[in-house]
Amino acid sequence: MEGLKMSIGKIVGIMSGKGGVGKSSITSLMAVSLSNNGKRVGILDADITGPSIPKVFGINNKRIMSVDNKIRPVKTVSGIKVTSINLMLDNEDDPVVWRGPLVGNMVKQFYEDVDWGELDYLLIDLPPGTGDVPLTIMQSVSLDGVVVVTSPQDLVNLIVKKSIKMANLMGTNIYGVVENMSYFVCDECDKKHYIFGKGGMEPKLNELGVDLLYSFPINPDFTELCDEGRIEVFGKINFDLCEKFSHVVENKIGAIKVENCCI
Ligand SMILES: Nc1ncnc2c1ncn2[C@@H]1O[C@H](COP(=O)(O)OP(=O)(O)OP(=O)(O)O)[C@@H](O)[C@H]1O
Repeated sequence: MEGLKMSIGKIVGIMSGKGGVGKSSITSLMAVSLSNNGKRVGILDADITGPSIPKVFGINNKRIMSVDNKIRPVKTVSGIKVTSINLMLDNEDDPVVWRGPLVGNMVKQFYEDVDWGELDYLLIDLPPGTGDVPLTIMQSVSLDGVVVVTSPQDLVNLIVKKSIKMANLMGTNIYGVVENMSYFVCDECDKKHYIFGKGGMEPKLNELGVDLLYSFPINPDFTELCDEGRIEVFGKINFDLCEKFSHVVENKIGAIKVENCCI
C-alpha cells in the first residue's frame, strides 16, 4: 500500500449527491484535461453498479488482463489507464447486484492489485449518493481529497450539502465543487443562458467553506462525443477549455495540504 502511495502523486475521489449530474463525464473530462497537459492519469471506475467510464472512452470492447498476479489496466487512445468492472464482465450490460462490503472489496482490489505504474493522478469515480456503498469505498481507499460534482438544481435541493457533510465527517479534504450543466451557449447569438439561474452557486458554497472550481455548460457535442466513446476528441477540439480546467484542478489540488489517509 505504501509503495502504491509513493508511485501515485494524488488520489482524488469524484463524488456527487445523486446520480445523473454528470459525475462520470466530469471525471473523464478531468482525466482528459490533465492528460492533455502532460500528466500521467489513471481512472478507477468505482461506480460499480453503473460503470460508464469505458463507454465514454470507447474501450468497452477491451478486457482487463492479469499478468504475474497483477491486474493490467486498459489504456485509452491517449494513454489514460482505466480499470472498471465493465472491463471484466462477459456482457457490459450485465447488472452487478452486490451489497456494499463486496463492492468495497472489489474496489480495494482494483486499487491495490492493479499495476498502475507511475501516475501523477489517480481519479476514482465514486458511486453517486451518500449511502452505504460510497461510504464503504471511501473507507477502503486512501484518498488525498475529493471533488464534488453537482448540477445547479442539486444545490437548490441541498443535495450537494450532503456530499460535503459526508466528506467532512470522514475527515476527507474537499478540493472544491464542479458545477455541471451550469448554462447553455446559444448557437445563434453566442450568449450564455443560465437556465437554472445565475451566480447562485458560489455564495452558497462559500457559506459551506467550499470553493467553486469550475462551471461547465450543457454542451450537446459533449453528450454526442461521450456517447460515441470519443471524449478524447472533445478534449482535442476544446483544448482551451481543457487547459483551463486542468490548471484550476492542479492549482487547487497542489495547494491543499494532505491531512487525511484513511488506511
Ligand atoms: N455538461 C454536459 N452537457 C451535455 N451532456 C452532459 C453533460 N454532462 C453530462 N452529460 C450527459 O448526461 C448523461 C449522464 O452523465 P453521467 O453518466 O456522467 O452522469 P453520472 O452523474 O455519472 O450518473 P451516475 O452517477 O448515475 O452514473 C450522459 O449521457 C452524459 O453524456
